[in-house]
Amino acid sequence: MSIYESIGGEDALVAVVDDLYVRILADPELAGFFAGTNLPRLKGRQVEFFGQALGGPMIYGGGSMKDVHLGRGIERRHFDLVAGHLVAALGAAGVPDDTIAEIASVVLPLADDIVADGAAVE
Ligand code: HEM
Repeated sequence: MSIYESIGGEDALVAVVDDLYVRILADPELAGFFAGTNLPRLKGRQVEFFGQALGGPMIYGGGSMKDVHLGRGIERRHFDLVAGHLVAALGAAGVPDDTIAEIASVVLPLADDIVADGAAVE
């Protein structure tokens, strides 16, 4: 069984992504990045992205992590805040800690593509 299936498939992922954006938009450090964003569309893409990254069978049809985040001035600390909100949303949905750790190991390496050039260096 893929991680995607083990956490409850599409319904569970939709609920986690909804909660994730409630947390992100309530965070004054992050909300500004999403001003003017078509949120329902972004959430749909995000569900697809995680669905595929966590073993599918979902297929992601959006842009590459590098292309869609380029030029947005995203720093490592912003990435870490989003990752923290993701962990919190997964925990609130009842996903077990070891599964959250597996998901984190899929998501954390994405910082190299999402964080603006140079800012990923610790
Ligand atoms: C956990 C790591 C992250 C993942 C997996 C992720 C994933 C995605 C995906 C799948 C999209 C949609 C791409 C498309 O429309 O083709 C997107 C767009 C976007 N992401 Fe991220 N992202 C992450 C982190 C971040 C961070 C840290 C920020 C800023 C603080 C951010 C800001 C945005 C913005 C502003 C958009 C574009 C929204 C728009 O279309 O207006 N993302 N991201």
